[in-house]
Amino acid sequence: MTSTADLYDEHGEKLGSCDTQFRQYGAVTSFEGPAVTVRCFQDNALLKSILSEPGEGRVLVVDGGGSLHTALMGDLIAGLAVTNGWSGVIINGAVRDVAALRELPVGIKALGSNPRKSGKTGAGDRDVPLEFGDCTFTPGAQIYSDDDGVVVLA
Ligand SMILES: O=C([O-])CC(=O)C(=O)O
Repeated sequence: MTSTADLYDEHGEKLGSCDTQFRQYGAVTSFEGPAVTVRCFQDNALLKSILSEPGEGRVLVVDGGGSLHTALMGDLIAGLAVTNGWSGVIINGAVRDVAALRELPVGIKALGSNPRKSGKTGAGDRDVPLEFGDCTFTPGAQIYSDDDGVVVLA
C-alpha cells in the first residue's frame, strides 16, 4: 500500500488527514478500502450486524463519540470482520480483548480500551457522513491507514 505520507505528498489538502491519535490494535498495521460508516454511542449491536455482512475489502469507520467508557468491539466482533473479509475497522472509541485483537489479521484502530461491555439495543445510524479529527468520512470514500495516520480520498 502507498504510505499515507506519500499520499499526502501526492494529493496535498485534497486529502483529508485525521488529527485523531489512534492506537493500532490489529496484526495488520497498513490497510485501505472504501469506507462504510456507522455512528453509535456506547452500543455495538449495529456495528456487529454490519461486520456480519461481507466486507469485500472495505473499512468500517465507527464514530463512538470518542467515548472510552465502554468497548465497542472485542475479539468476537473483530473475528467477524476477519471471517467476512473486512480490510479494517477504525473506532473513535474503545475496544477490549486487546491481547486477542493483536493476533487478528485485520486492521484495527481505536482510541483506547476498556473491559466494560457496550449496550446491545442497535441504537445508531449507518451510512452517514462522519466528522472527527477535523476530517470528514463520507460513505464510499477511500480510506488509507498506517502507522502515521488515517487519510481519506473523496
Ligand atoms: O460483545 C461485545 O460487546 C464485544 C465483545 O466483547 C466482543 O466482540 O468479543
